[in-house]
Amino acid sequence: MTFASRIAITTNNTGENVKLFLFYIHFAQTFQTFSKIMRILTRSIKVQLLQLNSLLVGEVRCRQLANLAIIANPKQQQMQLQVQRKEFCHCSSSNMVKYLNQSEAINVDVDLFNEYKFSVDQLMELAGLSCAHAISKCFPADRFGRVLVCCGPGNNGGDGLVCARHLALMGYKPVIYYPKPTPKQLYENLAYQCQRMDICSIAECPSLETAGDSYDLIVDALFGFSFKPPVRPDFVPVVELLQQTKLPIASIDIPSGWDVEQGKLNDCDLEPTLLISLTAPKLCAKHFKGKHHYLGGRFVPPSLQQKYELNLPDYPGNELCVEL
Ligand SMILES: NC(=O)C1=CN([C@@H]2O[C@H](COP(=O)(O)OP(=O)(O)OC[C@H]3O[C@@H](n4cnc5c(N)ncnc54)[C@H](O)[C@@H]3O)[C@@H](O)[C@H]2O)[C@@H](O)CC1
Ligand SMILES: [K+]
Repeated sequence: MTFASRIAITTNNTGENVKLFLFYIHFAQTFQTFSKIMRILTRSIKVQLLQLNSLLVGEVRCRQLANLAIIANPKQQQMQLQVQRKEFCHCSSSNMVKYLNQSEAINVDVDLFNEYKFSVDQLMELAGLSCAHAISKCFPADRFGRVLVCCGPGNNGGDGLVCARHLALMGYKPVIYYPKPTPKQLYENLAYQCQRMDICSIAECPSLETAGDSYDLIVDALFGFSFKPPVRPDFVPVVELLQQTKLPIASIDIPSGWDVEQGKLNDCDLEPTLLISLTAPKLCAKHFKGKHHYLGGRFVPPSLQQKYELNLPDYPGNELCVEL
């Protein structure tokens, strides 16, 4: 099914309202596709579409007013929101991906293991692999080949070890910083597999300067949805590195140090360029301002998706990750 529609979007930037005007957006099938087309059209604008009183409202936050000029039509400044309601009637808010709070994230996790009998290794492999795929889409190996992978003591760190191994197979040169290796078979095996693939690991957290000279990208696999602030002393240097570096950061599941629900706790908290939400995005992802937000971990059984009303987007074809 293809629709032709006309929509005006109200934006708010530097205090002034700008009315944007997009002509005849041709889109197919799903709300996600529509959202994607909007994003392609508006490039640097972050589009969040909401269903409000049966009308589709586009909430647009833009970073650079200059970029808006490409699509803004000044003659249309006074235009009201126009959406042909019938064309959107199938796009109910129930089609929007759910952002999980901390206890929901933990419950989904528990159900996957207890109800559905997945093992940690299985899900971690798929999660880490999907992260490597998302990274390769956003940061090609020919320009971002030197990758520092910072791994924490829990499953988020395990995802990082898996991701490092797959990045190496994709032609990257990952180096692992794993300050508190967890003495459990699963993590020992993952670290050993990296070692057998000649992936180097470093014992000391690099300084800001050394990191800037030695790497093109940092993968943040320190803490995921079980993080409880404040950061313990062992991890303070690496968290500070992530906060201060100018290198792009790809965060796995949660930007480390962020509150799982509230997002940044301090102004200085890290701002990743890429966030890969696993299974389903957590509430903190609503505060993510970076360039790329992907969903990975394509293993959630449909009945579990329904139980938690996750409304996950369709993964394209056989892809392991999907851009949100
Ligand atoms: N379905 C899922 O839910 C899946 C989750 N996975 C990953 O698992 C993660 C959750 O893993 P975990 O529950 O093991 O927990 P995390 O990896 O989020 O972190 C827990 C670890 O960090 C430590 N820690 C917590 N707060 C700290 C602080 N303030 N300072 C220093 N250390 C601290 C804890 O002692 C524990 O060792 C997810 O975010 C995701 O990355 C994937 O591996 C696979 C599938
Ligand atoms: K993380």
